[in-house]
Amino acid sequence: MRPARDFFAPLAVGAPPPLREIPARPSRAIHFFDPSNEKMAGKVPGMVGTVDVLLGNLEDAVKAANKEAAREGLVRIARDTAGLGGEGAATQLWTRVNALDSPWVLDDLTRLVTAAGDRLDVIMVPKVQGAEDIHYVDRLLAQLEAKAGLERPLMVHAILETARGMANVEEICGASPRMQGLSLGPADLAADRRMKTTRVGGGHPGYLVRQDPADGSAEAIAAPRTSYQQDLWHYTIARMVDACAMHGISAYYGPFGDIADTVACEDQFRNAFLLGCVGAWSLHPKQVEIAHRVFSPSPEDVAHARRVVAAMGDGTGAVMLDGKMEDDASLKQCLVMVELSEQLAAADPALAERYAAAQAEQEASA
Ligand SMILES: CC(=O)SCCNC(=O)CCNC(=O)[C@H](O)C(C)(C)COP(=O)(O)OP(=O)(O)OC[C@H]1O[C@@H](n2cnc3c(N)ncnc32)[C@H](O)[C@@H]1OP(=O)(O)O
Ligand SMILES: O=CC(=O)O
Ligand SMILES: [Mg+2]
Repeated sequence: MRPARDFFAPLAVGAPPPLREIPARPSRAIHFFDPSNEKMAGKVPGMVGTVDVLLGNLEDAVKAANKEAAREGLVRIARDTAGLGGEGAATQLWTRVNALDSPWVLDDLTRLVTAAGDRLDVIMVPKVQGAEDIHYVDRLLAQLEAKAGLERPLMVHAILETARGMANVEEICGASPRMQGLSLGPADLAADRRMKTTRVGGGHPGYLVRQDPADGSAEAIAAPRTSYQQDLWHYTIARMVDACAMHGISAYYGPFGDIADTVACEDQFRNAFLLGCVGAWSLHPKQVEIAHRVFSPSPEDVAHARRVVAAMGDGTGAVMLDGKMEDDASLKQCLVMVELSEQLAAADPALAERYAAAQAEQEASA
């Protein structure tokens, strides 16, 4: 066990000191691209400034024969793309490296950190099983950062996509000061849990509750009854959010594989947003706008939250607004909305304008 006083000590001589706080930068959409796919990679420069995070994916969805081309393609993109990655960049640059038991991951980490570590913000590690996986990456990154002479530590993001990872979720979140966040990986998690689904995220029409029959007769049982599809991922997302919130890091919904179904994608993203996630993955350019919109608090909600903050004065006691009781606890929820809106508005001028317009409208109607 690492004693508390050593938690923030660098893990290699010459490595930058670990971060005391994870910077809060917008990451509503983590947009995946395959750096070995020339068409996709060619779109990357044009996406800088239009998406919060671009992620060069080296793991699943990249053919085994293309693993090295993807790694080298990402190094080139990181070096040559203005405004992408590093402190103050318009768009963050993340990567998803191959799994820790794969033949590629050691070269992924070594090459990326030494050749482009100053442009990378976050390293996403798939199939994390427990704190031991983060400890391995933590030490290796410190050694590589020292070798590369980096001044800023890289952050680590774990994908929650195995039953063991789920069982160890709290210790994964707290395993290193590098931990930036967790994403739900519903596709691998479903397989690992032996769920009987064949999809990449989203719901399932068979997972439902049905209204009771009017009585016990065969006719009533056979009669049409209202049924509602339930959210397969509710428990998992809520558990992930609690673990992340406890450790002060961010939670994300992962992939939604039905690219054509933009409506259900939006629903899945919104459920995650309401439960406490700050973003989701985008697999196709059309999912970027959905994620940016859904993971930005609405201008109306922000204007309302500001009204509650103003009405609560010193933040104690209870007041009535529009027939509803507001007190310290609802104030705290409103402060979460206001703080997030300010953070996003600082990086998104169009959103800032929409917030200002809603605020002006509310003040005019008061
Ligand atoms: C379970 C998991 O691990 S999920 C994470 C791993 N999976 C991924 O990263 C998948 C990433 N996305 C993709 O591979 C692709 O979007 C696919 C396979 C889903 C669909 O690809 P296509 O059939 O080419 O989609 P489509 O024809 O609609 O593409 C339209 C354009 O957008 C481009 N495009 C598609 N996806 C992306 C992307 N993620 N980033 C940038 N450009 C893209 C295409 O190259 C195409 O360009 P063009 O108009 O110049 O021809
Ligand atoms: O990697 C993501 C997943 O859903 O699996
Ligand atoms: Mg996966």
